[in-house]
Amino acid sequence: MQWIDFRSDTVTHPTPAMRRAMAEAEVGDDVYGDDPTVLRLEELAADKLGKEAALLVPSGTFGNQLALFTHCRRGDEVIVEDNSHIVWHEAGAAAVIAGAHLRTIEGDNGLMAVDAIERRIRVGDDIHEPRTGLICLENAHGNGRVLPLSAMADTAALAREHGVPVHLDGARVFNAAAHLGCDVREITRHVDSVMACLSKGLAAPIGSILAGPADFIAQARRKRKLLGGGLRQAGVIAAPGILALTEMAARLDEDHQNARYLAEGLAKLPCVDIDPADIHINLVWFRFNADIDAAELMSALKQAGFLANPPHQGAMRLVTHWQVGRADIDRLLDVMQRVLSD
Ligand SMILES: Cc1ncc(COP(=O)(O)O)c(CN[C@H](C(=O)O)[C@H](C)O)c1O
Repeated sequence: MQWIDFRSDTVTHPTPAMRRAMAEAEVGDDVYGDDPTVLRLEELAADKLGKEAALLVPSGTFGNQLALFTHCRRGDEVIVEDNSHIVWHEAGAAAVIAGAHLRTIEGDNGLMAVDAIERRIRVGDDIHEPRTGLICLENAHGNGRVLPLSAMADTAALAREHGVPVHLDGARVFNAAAHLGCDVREITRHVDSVMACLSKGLAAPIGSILAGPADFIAQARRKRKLLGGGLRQAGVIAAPGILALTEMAARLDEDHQNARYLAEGLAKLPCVDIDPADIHINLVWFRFNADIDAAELMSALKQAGFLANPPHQGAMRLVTHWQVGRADIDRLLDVMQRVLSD
């Protein structure tokens, strides 16, 4: 069955050009620093992300947790927004790998108030206190919204004042830049390290990038090896990653326009609450304002050839990407209209 998959942008298949690049990739042993395609990807990614150096890692979670593991000492505290991926979806890795404690702040649509961050920064002169080892931001946020650059600048200034590094979970930082109409470096200039996914809307089959200062990335490379993340002939995954950056980043606006189109259609359906103006990137979150038969809805979608994650606590997410077009969206809306009107 050829599914039309609205579950996430993690489901994207590599493009035909990526598959050709994978087959033709020049390779070497990356642990020895010999894979020319990985080196080319890391150099390109560092430049695109405005950092001195970059490191290819297997996943976004790996990149985030490697950042915590490299920035933090064991027992450090990490200030992070309560609904971030690092808190909800990384299997408690911060405690296991970095040995760090997550100090969460309830954000406003994912945005932590600067004064709330400041109240939680440990100044470190009290024997009872842990050290604040890192502040983490997420932009674009998993709630589908893009944090304003001014808010990132304010957080960066506070962090600098206290000598605390800032890491950006930039799984969708290229989506954020497309929404803001700015170069990615306008976002990443406010943080010390950034993780960016090649494998979501950018459609690479696997891989993320961790970028930052050269000495930080050198330490991270060593810690990646410690975690068993040393790569060998990884040129076969770096080659599609290069196309992700050089070709797919430029088309993300199409996914955002499709997401807005989907949201406008959802807004016309019975018992759906959504404001299309809230749609910043390719993540379309909405709520049901009445009891619906979720099992019937999911079954009807599946029978029509659509994959979607079921509603959770009344909220549901649909995600657009390069393998979802307007005709697919129209058909999905027709199915939802029929089920929700019953
Ligand atoms: C903001 C952010 N940061 C990090 C990650 C982790 O990336 P991977 O470990 O899946 O490559 C994700 C993946 N997000 C996935 C999704 O959205 O379907 C799931 C929830 O893990 C993410 O959304």
